[in-house]
Amino acid sequence: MSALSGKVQTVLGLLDPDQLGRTMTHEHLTMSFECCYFPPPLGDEAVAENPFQMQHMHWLRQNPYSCHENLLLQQETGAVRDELLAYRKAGGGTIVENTTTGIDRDLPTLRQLAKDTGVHVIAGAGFYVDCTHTEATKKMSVEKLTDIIVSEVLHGADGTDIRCGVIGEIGTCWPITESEAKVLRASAHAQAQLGCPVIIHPGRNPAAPAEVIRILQEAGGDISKTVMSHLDRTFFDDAELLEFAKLGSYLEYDLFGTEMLNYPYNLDVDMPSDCQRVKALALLVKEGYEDKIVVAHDIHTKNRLTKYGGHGYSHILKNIVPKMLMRGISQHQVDKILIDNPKRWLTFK
Ligand SMILES: CCC(=O)NCCS(=O)(=O)O
Repeated sequence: MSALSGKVQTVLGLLDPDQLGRTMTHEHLTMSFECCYFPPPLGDEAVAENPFQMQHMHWLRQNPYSCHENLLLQQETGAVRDELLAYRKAGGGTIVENTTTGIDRDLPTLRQLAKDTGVHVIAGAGFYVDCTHTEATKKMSVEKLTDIIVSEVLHGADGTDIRCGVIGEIGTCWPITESEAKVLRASAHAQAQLGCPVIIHPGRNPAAPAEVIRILQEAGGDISKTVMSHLDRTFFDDAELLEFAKLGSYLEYDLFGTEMLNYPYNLDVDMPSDCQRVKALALLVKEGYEDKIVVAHDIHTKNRLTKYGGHGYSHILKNIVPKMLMRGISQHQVDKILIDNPKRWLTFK
């Protein structure tokens, strides 16, 4: 039994889980997504250089990864602070900020945002996808990677004393690379030592989530304390989704607010609308998974902030919850999705 047992770890210290309130389990408050820049469609090169003005916002919504400036969320701390105050006003309590090594995690800024706004912020330990791993990281043994992750939770990360309260988002591609597989095994070993929550960014293929679970399980990970993110852009077949749900992880729909015609990282993917996301949640509830669902917006580009006409961090609380109720998900089940499930996941064993 460790000092963390029965507690949640925020950037301001340990917290009684009952204090979390409504929780978005997958957000970013400060990060860079430059690693995933995608060239603009042919002929749109000049549009991609446009200043951030109203008439440009629809293009950005359709092509968020093709404008360098849009990928620098870390330049918007003031706007994010305002958004967090609005999030509290809308009834939000906690945000899991799962920016990991490779996409410019900034723990002092997270701590300051938590102090300024009263929103509980939980930071992420570990590493993002392979293309962000340094040569040194790629050469590390699973043991060394485990030591780093454990230390980020127990002592603090990036040379600070600010401690992470969750492992992840741990980045994986499809197929999973050798370096990513090592990080997954290290995450499982660290989780076995610490009894902490883990969150995974799977590759963009329906086979990816189950393969991650297999690797974690073989390395001693606790799948019942693991969130599988981004199911919205990963499963497009109900039977496949329900087959995956049987494996026992938390099931996260975390791209609420994202609507785009062409998903550049995999053109085979038809990005769902928010209505289709709610439909998927209703299906999971009907099939008995109400204790396993968690939700978020995964804001990682500037255009999604309300400052730029985006939906912001309060969209789920303001717009999606009423839609969930309208589509047969009860208030009790909504509370499980927003409060009870995140609380159970985030509490150290
Ligand atoms: C760092 C943010 C992130 O990984 N978001 C997921 C984007 S996507 O894979 O769903 O396109």
